[in-house]
Amino acid sequence: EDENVIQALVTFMDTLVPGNMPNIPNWGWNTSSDPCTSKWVGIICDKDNKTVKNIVLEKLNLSGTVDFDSVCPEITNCKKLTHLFLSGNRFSGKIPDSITELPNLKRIVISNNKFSNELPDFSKITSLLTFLAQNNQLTGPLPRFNYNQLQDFNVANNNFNGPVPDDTGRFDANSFAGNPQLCGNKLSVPCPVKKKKKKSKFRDFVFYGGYVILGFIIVVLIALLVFKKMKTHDHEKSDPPMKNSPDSGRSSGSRNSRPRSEFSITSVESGGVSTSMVVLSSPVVNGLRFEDLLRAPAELIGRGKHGSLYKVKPDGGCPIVVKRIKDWKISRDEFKKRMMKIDGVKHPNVLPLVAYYSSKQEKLLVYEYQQNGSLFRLLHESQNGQMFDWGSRLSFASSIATALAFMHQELQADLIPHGNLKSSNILLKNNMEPCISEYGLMPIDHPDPDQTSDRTTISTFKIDVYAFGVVLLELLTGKPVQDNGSGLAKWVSSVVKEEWTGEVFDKALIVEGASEERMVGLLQVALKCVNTSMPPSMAEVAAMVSSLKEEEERSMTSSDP
Ligand SMILES: Nc1ncnc2c1ncn2[C@@H]1O[C@H](COP(=O)(O)OP(=O)(O)OP(=O)(O)O)[C@@H](O)[C@H]1O
Repeated sequence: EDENVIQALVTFMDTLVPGNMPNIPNWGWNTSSDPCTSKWVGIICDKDNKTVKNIVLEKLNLSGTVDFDSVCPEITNCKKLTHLFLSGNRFSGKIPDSITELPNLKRIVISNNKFSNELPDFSKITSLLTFLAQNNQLTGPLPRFNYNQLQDFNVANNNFNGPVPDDTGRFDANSFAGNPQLCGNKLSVPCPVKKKKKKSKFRDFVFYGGYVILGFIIVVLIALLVFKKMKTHDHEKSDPPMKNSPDSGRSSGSRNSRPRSEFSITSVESGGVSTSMVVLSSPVVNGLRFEDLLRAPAELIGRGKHGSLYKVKPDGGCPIVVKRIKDWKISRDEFKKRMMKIDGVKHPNVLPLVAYYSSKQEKLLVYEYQQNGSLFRLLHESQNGQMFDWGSRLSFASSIATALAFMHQELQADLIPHGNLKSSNILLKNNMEPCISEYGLMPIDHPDPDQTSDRTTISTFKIDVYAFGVVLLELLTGKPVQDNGSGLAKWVSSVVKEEWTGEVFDKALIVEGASEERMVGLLQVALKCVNTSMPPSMAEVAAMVSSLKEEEERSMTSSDP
């Protein structure tokens, strides 16, 4: 890093903890070392280890005011900052306006502190995905946010006042609760009606003029309708009687009377609604009908490249999620065949399908809701500071690899890979074991489906091997993945080539004292997976990861007193 930035960071920390350094090993934060290469606690740098990207100072019992103007004497110094995690300390004072000058900020987590005063206008940070500020003492009206884009948002338990805007999309009352002076539809607290202002004569003119024009249009429409009716009446009189189409009346009638939920299905064909919904055996949704799905309250919890995800709570049932895939060019029969094939293969670490629905325009898949979140959240958004230690990471990797290898083996003849494996599709079950969700929902182009050769099989399933390699890299580096992970893969490969392998590992793993030998072992497996020219099969990968896990377990028992 540039000397100015180092000095600025040290000054920043001095204002937070004047005089006394926290008693944390390898703390750093001094002018004689580099925040990136010397790995200061709480600092995460870019892949070239040159620029500070993330500041993560969570649950360190730090107090004081956060002075961005000192970290960024020139705001350009901080332009690259993407993550600011300061939760669980005792920080106080105002969140400075200068924060909105950081155009690349994606995640701001300042929850559980003592921040006060009004928040700046966050709609200026166009890249923002996370804003968590619950449990502070923030005041004033809610600032503007690009709610449509935000993935996580919470301002509960503060002192905000005024209306909650209506465009806050999928964030429900929980994200705003505990602010006694907030009002709005979301919170079921009506906002006081504003006093009418005296209108100007011009506005009166426009206002009443509008009514006159509207009245005129209505009169013309009625006249047209009457005219048309008279004409058809004439026709009926003169033409011989015609058979009514049996569908026309029914379909429009049923469309009008059908109750709608947020994901109301606009494309259901007349009649046959329930027949398109296939409910597989599952204790959670005994007797679930398509109509129940439509009627239940639905909350949008994700909008990915391939479709949207809704959390639905049917009357009296457990919460489920409904994945809605649009524009999947697959015939109804083929889709049904595929879903039945996937349902026929069960593994404890693969989330089973509960039901599916198919119409021409869209496909719906129903799964059980998993309340413990995903591997993505565990790695990158962990709120309560729980440790995701090396042993657990290795065991996660092994369970996922084994499950994936099993699915590949069982679905080998049908050539159905997962197709979209990533840490947000690896969920945590109630017992905190990982399970892979959304298996087989991706349209895959097969090179030659009629002539299944070994090469076809390898090339079909290698998409998952690559994706699993990226998940391993995420587990090892603790870094989030963008797009398909090729950036992370390239970075790791280049660091390893320069023989700085140690640099890639998540600091938390180093601090924990995880076995470097096995971390390097797992890294080698990851690099084999992302090697696109000669990838191993999932079965080979699972064998390599399990043997590392066994080695780890052996070392734990032998080092026990
Ligand atoms: N069954 C489930 N229970 C609980 N949370 C889930 C479930 N399935 C997915 N999620 C979570 O909901 C969020 C949105 O999921 P979604 O699948 O729409 O997004 P994505 O994985 O980022 O995108 P996509 O799969 O379309 O590429 C993710 O955080 C995911 O972890």
